[in-house]
Amino acid sequence: MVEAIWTTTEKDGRITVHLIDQRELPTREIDVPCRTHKEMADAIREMVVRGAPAIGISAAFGIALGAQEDLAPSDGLSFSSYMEEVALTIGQTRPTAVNLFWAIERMRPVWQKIASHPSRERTRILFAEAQAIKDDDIQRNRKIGTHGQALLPSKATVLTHCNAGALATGGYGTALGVIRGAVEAGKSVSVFADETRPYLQGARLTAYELAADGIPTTLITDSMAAMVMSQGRIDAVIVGADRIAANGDTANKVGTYGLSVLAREHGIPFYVAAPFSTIDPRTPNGQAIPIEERSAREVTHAGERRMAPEGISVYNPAFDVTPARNISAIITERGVFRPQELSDYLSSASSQEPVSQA
Ligand SMILES: CSC[C@H]1O[C@H](OP(=O)(O)O)[C@H](O)[C@@H]1O
Repeated sequence: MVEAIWTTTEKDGRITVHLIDQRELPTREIDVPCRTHKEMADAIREMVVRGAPAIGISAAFGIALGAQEDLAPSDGLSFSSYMEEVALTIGQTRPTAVNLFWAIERMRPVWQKIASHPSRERTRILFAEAQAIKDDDIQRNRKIGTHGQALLPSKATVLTHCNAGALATGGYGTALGVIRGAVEAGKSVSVFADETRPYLQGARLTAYELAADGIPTTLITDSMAAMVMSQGRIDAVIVGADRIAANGDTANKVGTYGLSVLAREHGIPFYVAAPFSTIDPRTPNGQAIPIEERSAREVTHAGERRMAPEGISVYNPAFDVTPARNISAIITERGVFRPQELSDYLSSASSQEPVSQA
C-alpha cells in the first residue's frame, strides 16, 4: 500500500523524512525529502502531503526535524524556546485539520521533558515519538475499518469524496479504511469516487489507491453525485474528516456538506470516518472551525493551463462543515457513535485526546 510519509537514516546518522509528492500523483511518484522543519512546513502548506492524520504525522516529524537541526540550542531553556518557534512555524501552515495541533500538543511535553538531554538523544526520542504517532495511526485506521465495515451490507456500493485513504493518513485510511475493512471481511464493495475539485484528491489519489487495491471504482465529477444517488446506486456515503467539533459538526473537504444534504434527500446513510485525533472537544460546533481558503489559481488553472479569464473573482474554501444532524454515524477506532452519543462521550470520557490550540 502506498505510503505518504517515511524516513531514512543518512550515513552521518541524521534522519531524512520523505514525502510522496501528492501534487504529482497519479502520473509521477516523486520523493520529496525534508531535512528541516521549514521544509516540512512548506510541504504541508503546499499540499505535498495532505489529509488530516497525515498532516498531523508530518507535523510530528517536522518537530523532530527541528530538534535535529544544527540551530537547535544545547541548553534546555533555549531549546524549549527554539522548539516553540519550530512548533509555531509548523502550526501556521494549515488551520482546519485539528490533527496538526493535536500532534504538536503530543510532541510538546516530550521535547520539554528532554530539553536538557544531549542533542542526539533529544533527536532520537522525538523521531521515535513521531514514528509512534504514525504507527499508532495505522492501527487506529484498521480499527475504524473493523467498526465501520459492520455498517455495510454484504454487497455494497459506497460513494466517497476527496481522499481519506493511506495517502491521507499513516496508512490504510479512514473512509477508505472502512472500504478496505469491508473487503477484508469478505464483502463485495464497489466505489463511486467524486473527483473532488479543485485539487482532485478523488480523481488523482482515491482512484489511484483503489485501483491498486483492485477495488471496482467509478470516477464521477462532483456534480454527478446527485444523479447517481437518485438512480438508487449508492448504499452509503463515507467520508473522512479534518475536524469534528464537540457537537459532531464535521469539517471536511468542500463538497462534503452538499453530499450530506443529497444523502438525506435520498435516504442514504452518511458516515464520517475519523480517528479521535481528528475530534476536537475544544471546538464547540461547526461555526467555530477555521476554514482554510486557498489560492485562486487552484480554481482558475488546471496545472499550467488557465481555465478562467484573468481578473475573475474566485472563492476557494478548502473545506465546508456538515452539521451533525446530517451525519448518520461517526466511525472511530473506539467504535461507532451517533453525533449526540459522541458529544455525550466526549463530555464524560476521562482519556480525551490532546486538544487543539487553534
Ligand atoms: C483522512 S482525512 C482526509 C481529509 O483531508 C482532506 O483535506 P486535504 O486534502 O485538503 O488535506 C479531505 O478533507 C479529506 O477528507
